[in-house]
Amino acid sequence: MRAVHFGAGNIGRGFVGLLLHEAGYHVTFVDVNADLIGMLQAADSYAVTEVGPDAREHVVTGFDAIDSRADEAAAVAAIAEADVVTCAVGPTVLRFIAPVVRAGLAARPEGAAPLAVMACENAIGASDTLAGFVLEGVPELADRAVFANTAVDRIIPAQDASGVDVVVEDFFEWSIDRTPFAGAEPTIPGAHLVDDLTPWIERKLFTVNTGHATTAYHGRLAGAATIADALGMPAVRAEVEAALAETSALLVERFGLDADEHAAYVARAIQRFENRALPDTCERIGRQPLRKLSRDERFIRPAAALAEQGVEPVALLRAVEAALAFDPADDEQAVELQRLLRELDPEAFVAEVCGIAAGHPLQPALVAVVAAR
Ligand SMILES: NC(=O)c1ccc[n+]([C@@H]2O[C@H](COP(=O)([O-])OP(=O)(O)OC[C@H]3O[C@@H](n4cnc5c(N)ncnc54)[C@H](O)[C@@H]3O)[C@@H](O)[C@H]2O)c1
Ligand SMILES: O=P(O)(O)OC[C@@H](O)[C@@H](O)[C@H](O)[C@H](O)CO
Repeated sequence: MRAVHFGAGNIGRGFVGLLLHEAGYHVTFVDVNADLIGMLQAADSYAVTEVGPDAREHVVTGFDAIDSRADEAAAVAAIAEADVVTCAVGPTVLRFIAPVVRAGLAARPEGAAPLAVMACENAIGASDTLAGFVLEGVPELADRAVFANTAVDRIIPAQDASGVDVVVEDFFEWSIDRTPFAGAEPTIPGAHLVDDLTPWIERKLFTVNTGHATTAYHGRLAGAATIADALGMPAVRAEVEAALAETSALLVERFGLDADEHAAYVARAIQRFENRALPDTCERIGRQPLRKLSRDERFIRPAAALAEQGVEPVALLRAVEAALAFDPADDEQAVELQRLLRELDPEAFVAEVCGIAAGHPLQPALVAVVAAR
């Protein structure tokens, strides 16, 4: 069985590549980072070291690696022969890998089984988004692939860039929507197939990622460099708990979750953030703030849903306010965020960045947050 995985970064090597390897796939990593690909090409194996109470050590073997900038034809040929394509490149990069996937689909032999394509990104409907880019102008390729949405959860901080080994938390969860496969889903024992992905992705994004980002933005403002240090500040922790109380109310009601079980899930997420054996920074967790402030992301989507129910999402709005201060000079989206804040009036900012137009019940409070900074 052959898998092609785009993005040989943290999640690529430390999660998706590992689980595909353990499922018996030969994994071809495709990336545009020539140094990283060179190191993978020179290695026969790499280690995935878990930290945490249930930690295990894994060794990944049986992979190869392609620099798709230097040798796109090799990536296309690998897709033409693959059973599975996955990616973990970041939601904003899906459009750039799409032409390679499209060419790979076009190169598949007549009669080949449909390729299973699963985007493993922190975004709702990422595989659907990728499908839109891949099939643009070539709808006739649609029956050559099955695009299935997934939700991925494993905290993997920035790694030592001088090697390919990865240190990860012991927790992981990979949920895959089984419905598009109509019974012909790939066998990946580490993943679990679900009939409705919505509760899984929303529970994950609006707990783990809302809580994480709230910690990062408030923590950075309070002077913390790491997520664990930020959570050690009582005022930051109170903000995280308050934001997650708001998303919890929404998730429990919307998906009929058991309130105690969900409270345990929230507590576990906060404990995972605090793992000092796996130091993570406010800058990594806050990265790409324009993406994080967009309509279907970790703050605005739950805040909008609460506002539509007549509830004011006060802690989520305070987290948005903290996010507006995010300004690392080496984060392109942070630089762009600061420019937009200087140049747009608050109504225009809220419409353009957050996708909330006049007339939406969240709009007045959100405009007030932007205007107040
Ligand atoms: N790190 C985590 O804790 C974590 C957990 C769950 C989900 N995610 C999600 O996984 C995705 C990847 O995150 P990450 O932390 O692994 O990032 P990362 O930066 O470590 O890895 C991304 C990789 O994609 C590569 N890439 C960029 N453009 C490419 C292209 N055109 N073709 C091929 N490769 C390309 C980069 O060179 C990099 O190696 C994101 O959507 C993220 O939200 C991350
Ligand atoms: O990857 P992002 O930028 O969407 O979010 C940053 C972190 O919150 C994220 O990478 C988490 O570590 C991960 O989602 C945990 O599963």
